[in-house]
Amino acid sequence: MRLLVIGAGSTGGYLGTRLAQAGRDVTFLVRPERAAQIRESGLRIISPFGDTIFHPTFITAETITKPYDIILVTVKAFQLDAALDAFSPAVGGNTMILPVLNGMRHMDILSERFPHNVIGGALRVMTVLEEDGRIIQLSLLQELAYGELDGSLTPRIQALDAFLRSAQIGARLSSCVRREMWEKWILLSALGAVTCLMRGLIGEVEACPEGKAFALQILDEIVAIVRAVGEAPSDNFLTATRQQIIAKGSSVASSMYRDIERGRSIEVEEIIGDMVRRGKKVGINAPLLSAAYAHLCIYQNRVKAA
Ligand SMILES: NC(=O)C1=CN([C@@H]2O[C@H](COP(=O)(O)OP(=O)(O)OC[C@H]3O[C@@H](n4cnc5c(N)ncnc54)[C@H](OP(=O)(O)O)[C@@H]3O)[C@@H](O)[C@H]2O)C=CC1
Ligand SMILES: CC(C)(CO)C(=O)C(=O)O
Repeated sequence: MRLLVIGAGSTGGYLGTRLAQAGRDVTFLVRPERAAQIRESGLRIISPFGDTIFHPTFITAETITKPYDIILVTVKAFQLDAALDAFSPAVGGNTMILPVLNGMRHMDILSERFPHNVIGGALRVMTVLEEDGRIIQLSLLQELAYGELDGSLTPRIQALDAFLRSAQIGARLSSCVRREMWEKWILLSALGAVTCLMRGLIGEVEACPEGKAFALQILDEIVAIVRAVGEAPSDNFLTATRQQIIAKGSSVASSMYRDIERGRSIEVEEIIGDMVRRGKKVGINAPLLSAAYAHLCIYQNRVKAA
């Protein structure tokens, strides 16, 4: 099977490299600037699982000639529309499109264009792309859950599973991937809202007066929305997430927080705004989450204006 990874940023570069090094047929679709960086220095990964420099096969959009079996979409949400146009010639009738983006909005966009090709995916990893092109993996956390959106065990999902499991990326076939995606969004929007609004790591927020209560209240607001508009999270997930969001001394933050630290554009609309709006539609107000949304919009507007 042939895999095309859309973007060679922190998640795409990491996952694609690990799969290629496990012997899989992997090509990266990149834009000219990243292509030049990779041509010169390769894909450089700094990771607790082992550093590596990998010289991958890569192409740019104009040179796509035929469909791929799997397309792994790893661009930021605000880059999705342009990326879709770029990779659409690589989508054939049997192509599986597996996105790792956070939130749920990308699923609507992808499914509208390619209704029979989209597979559900939820990625848990902590990676960052530095200005010099290096990809840094910040923790041992790595888990990629995927599955048919209706949970069925189709021949194509079994083939995808066999392909992904060959690499050490925590690949795991899920029979309830849709719920896992909502859970991932709960976790991410809570982590994002708490760490970005407070401009601190989870452990730093926990250590402040009212920090714990604040974090738990934001989580409750998000869970109330998801129970109403999405798939109810499992009890195990909720217990673990409540602990994670107030963990003493934790150095966890969201990728959105790391983007703010670097002055980059953030996925505020897809991670926070979309959640607030979905809640409002069914009459649920989420005051703390809305405050985080307004705060992050001010940041994002400044980045756009700069
Ligand atoms: N980082 C993390 O820890 C996690 C991130 N996620 C989610 O994964 C998604 C990707 O995040 P991440 O990998 O960190 O983002 P990055 O910004 O590190 O990588 C995105 C890459 O996509 C490339 N790209 C954008 N548009 C195109 C295009 N049209 N053609 C080819 N390449 C393109 C960008 O390249 P260029 O230089 O050309 O702009 C960039 O290298 C996000 O939705 C994020 O929320 C999920 C789990 C964990
Ligand atoms: C939830 C987390 C931190 C880990 O996967 C993440 O997805 C992100 O920061 O984007």
